[in-house]
Amino acid sequence: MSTDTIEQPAESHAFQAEVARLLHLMVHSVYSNRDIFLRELISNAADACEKLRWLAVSDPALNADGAPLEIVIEADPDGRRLTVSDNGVGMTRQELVDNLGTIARSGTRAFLEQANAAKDGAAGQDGASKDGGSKDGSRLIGQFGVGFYSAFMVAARVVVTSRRAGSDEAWRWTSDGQGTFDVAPAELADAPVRGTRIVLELTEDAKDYADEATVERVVKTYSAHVPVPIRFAKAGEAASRELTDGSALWAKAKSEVTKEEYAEFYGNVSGQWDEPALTIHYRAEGRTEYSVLLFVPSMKPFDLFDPARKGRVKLYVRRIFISDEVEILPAWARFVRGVIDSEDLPLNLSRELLQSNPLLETIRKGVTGRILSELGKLATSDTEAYLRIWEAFGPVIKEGLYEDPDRRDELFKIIRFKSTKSGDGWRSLADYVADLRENQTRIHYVLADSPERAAASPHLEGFRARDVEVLLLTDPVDAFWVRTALGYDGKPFQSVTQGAADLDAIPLAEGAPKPDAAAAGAAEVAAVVAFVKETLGDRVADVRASTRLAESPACLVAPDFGPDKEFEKLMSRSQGRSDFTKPILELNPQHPLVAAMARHLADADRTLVEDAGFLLFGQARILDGEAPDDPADFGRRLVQVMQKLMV
Ligand SMILES: Nc1ncnc2c1ncn2[C@@H]1O[C@H](COP(=O)(O)OP(=O)(O)OP(=O)(O)O)[C@@H](O)[C@H]1O
Repeated sequence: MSTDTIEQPAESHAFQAEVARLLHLMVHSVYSNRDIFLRELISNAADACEKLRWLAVSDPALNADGAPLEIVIEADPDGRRLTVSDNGVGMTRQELVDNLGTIARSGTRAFLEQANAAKDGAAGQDGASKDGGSKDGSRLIGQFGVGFYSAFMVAARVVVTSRRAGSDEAWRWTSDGQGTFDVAPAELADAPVRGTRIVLELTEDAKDYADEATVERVVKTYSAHVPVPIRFAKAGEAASRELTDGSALWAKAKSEVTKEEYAEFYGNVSGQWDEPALTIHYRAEGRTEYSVLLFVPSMKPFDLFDPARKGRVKLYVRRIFISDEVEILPAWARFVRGVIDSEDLPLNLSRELLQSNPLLETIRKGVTGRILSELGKLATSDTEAYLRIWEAFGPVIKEGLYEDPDRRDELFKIIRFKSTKSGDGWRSLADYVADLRENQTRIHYVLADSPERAAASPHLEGFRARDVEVLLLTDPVDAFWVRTALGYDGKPFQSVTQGAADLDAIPLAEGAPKPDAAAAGAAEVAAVVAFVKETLGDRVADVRASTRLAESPACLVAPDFGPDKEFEKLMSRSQGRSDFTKPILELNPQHPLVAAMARHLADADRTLVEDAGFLLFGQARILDGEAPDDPADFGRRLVQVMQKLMV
């Protein structure tokens, strides 16, 4: 490189606006655990080494020096400096600008959004927005991998010198984290042969991080199992000693790994810092061999409901990191984190070719089956722990019921429900079927947008009177799987708002109100039904007497073979459709109002019965969360009836 270039003045750049906000948040996070900056830098350094290892498979010249890949941490207590170096892939000038001046990662962006939301919330409550934001920000920092910028929690200035593998240029990035950074060429003699060196000029209150004991403690706590060895050196001394050996934790036998080691590895592999709720570690032998170390988080990852529905399991081939973008697990298991290391997959395939490799399909099948069986085991051995997983990921697991029909039966074993009998707990389909009532042949459910609204639905009255359990399905995904699932244990699923309820055959429960002697007789009910049907005309598909109701006079149901009403509503919201199938109005033959209507049918002026028909139709719509189809007409008739009563 010519000296001209070296003397080229440093270029100043402003941080992306979001980075500036993030830096401010970090630096003011006085309550946060500052140790994590080292974990973040080590994690980046390890990624850079793994990237190089992979690139060198197709271009061995990239690490022709043959030096083992490693991370070196050098401490200089007198100069109050800490240096983290790696001989990984390094960065070009453009990469320095792009990667260290921009929020590259969606996780970091999600972190900021949540931190800001927390800050706004705090400001709303007590007006102390800055303080509130800092405290919540610090709590959040513990949950997300926030990356390189965390260096500014401990450093007044950060100098990054990097040389991209295969390049004959080196560049230096410098910033005090106050809104701008400089990038300038660096002398090759003063740069790593390959890779990145990050020098932190520590602030006075962070000077402990230049102590050997502190560095050792932090590395062993947070980074003991990153898959690249970490060495420690004192400033000015050539000798270094090994802090961690970079061996793959997943390749060890289960009996040799402690709970703490699993937790630390989980943090590094997932970028989340909650406790794993379930750890699955095994080695598959036989036709294809692979090691699996997977975790089910205890907290929802930020991107759980991201439309891309991508998983993040890392694929290794013979200890070489290949990608975390290969889809190994089905989308319904996208919350699972960890590593799968194959002995047999070829190393130098593109991601697309890997994706369609039959060996990968075998691995996918094996691992998915294992996840299901481990979840099933946990559900019986430690119900409480399982339910915590269910509460966090249930709606996602249920996506498998319609996307992964081959595994539906296995999934049914681990799915849990709220029902009219669950109280604060959860019910399984096996529980439901074990408690079927005499002559009950179906599994009944109600779709609604909240458990409260589901439980308040008049459609449930007849079921309650017969002590028939009804599943309360309140996740949007429920409306989809329940339409395609054929049934469980030979019992079809049926919505309480759908078709004839078939409740007659099921005896009334003890203590249920007995049929009212004062109720209208069958002929009178038939007359009311016929009159209301004629009155409502084509507003409804039909009017009929119901066994579904106990206390309410009327409700709306869907035709026998039509889609459930809640499902239609969902479709209308998501696709702007309004071509609903017409509902059926069911009247409760036991209700005194129906008997009264029958009496008034004999009147010369039947407007009162007509009004009652329209009002029942309108109020049934209101109970379903809709407006009466003609609100002005509904209001007029209501006033009319009240006037008649009060004069
Ligand atoms: N030591 C390094 N060697 C090579 N590239 C690096 C190094 N450190 C950081 N980078 C680059 O800078 C980018 C931004 O780093 P940063 O730590 O902020 O986010 P991230 O690594 O993408 O996410 P996270 O660290 O939170 O998992 C990285 O994705 C990587 O491309």
